[in-house]
Amino acid sequence: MLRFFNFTKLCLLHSKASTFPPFISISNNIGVRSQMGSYSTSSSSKLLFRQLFDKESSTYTYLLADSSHPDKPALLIDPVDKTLDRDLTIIQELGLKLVYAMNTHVHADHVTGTGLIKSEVPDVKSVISKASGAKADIYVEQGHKVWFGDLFLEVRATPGHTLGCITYVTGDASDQPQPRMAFTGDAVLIRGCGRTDFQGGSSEQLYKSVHSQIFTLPDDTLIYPAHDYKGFTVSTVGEERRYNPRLTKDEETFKSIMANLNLPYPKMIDIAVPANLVCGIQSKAT
Ligand SMILES: N[C@@H](CCC(=O)N[C@@H](CSS)C(=O)NCC(=O)O)C(=O)O
Ligand SMILES: [Fe+2]
Repeated sequence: MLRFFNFTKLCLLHSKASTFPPFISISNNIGVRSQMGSYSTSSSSKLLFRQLFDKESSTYTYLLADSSHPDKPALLIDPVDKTLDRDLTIIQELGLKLVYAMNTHVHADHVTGTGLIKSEVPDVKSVISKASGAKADIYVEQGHKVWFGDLFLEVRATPGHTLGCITYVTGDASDQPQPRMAFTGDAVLIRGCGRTDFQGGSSEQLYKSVHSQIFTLPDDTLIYPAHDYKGFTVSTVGEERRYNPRLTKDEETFKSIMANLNLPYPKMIDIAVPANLVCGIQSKAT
């Protein structure tokens, strides 16, 4: 509890165009994965988790909260402007306190909901990587931890799809091994990966990022991407290390695959990128 409030205070101190320092704490809670899609770290913290989908852009938004903390602090990863009402309604129905609206990167295919969320819930802080070049309240970098109650997301820099892409990996105050979730944005998609042909993308960089920052996580780490176009919802590090048709190849083959994807640009790229560079602030979507 104390840690949460201290962290909020810290973030407020850094709320204007700042980078906050790594924030580390230790406790002895032992994690247990439940049958209900959430995992607990003894009685003192429990991850509430919801995977939400926007059909129009095939985007996943993730809601995470520490449901055992008295305040039920919550965060959203990759919210979409058009699903604002859905997201705020479920947060209200579950009695959560939304603290952070975070992005894995500057999206090219949809407008982030971050700016609208901030206008509806003024205490919410937006979070994005410093390397993204986008406007936000809090800028994160490799190794930073974003705490919500007794739980946190560790930031891993995974550039390549865009220059500022980051992956958020769950953790908690325990020093025991835990089941983990990695929110990979567009770095790793299930049986695929993000394209590398705009926004500072680089197939060489993406290959190195994934192999050094994501495929080094334990095999049972759950992978939750920002998009899916094939009907998948979740994968694991072990699964993608074995079966990803792009990322299992050697680096030269991977670069050749990426150079020959010939994908049309996302329909909304000219609207989405400039809007997302300023936190998606615009009038409420209809
Ligand atoms: N058709 C969609 C855009 C599809 C697309 O380009 N997706 C991106 C992620 S969103 S930046 C991507 O990296 N895809 C990789 C792939 O292999 O499909 C639209 O017009 O919005
Ligand atoms: Fe993207």
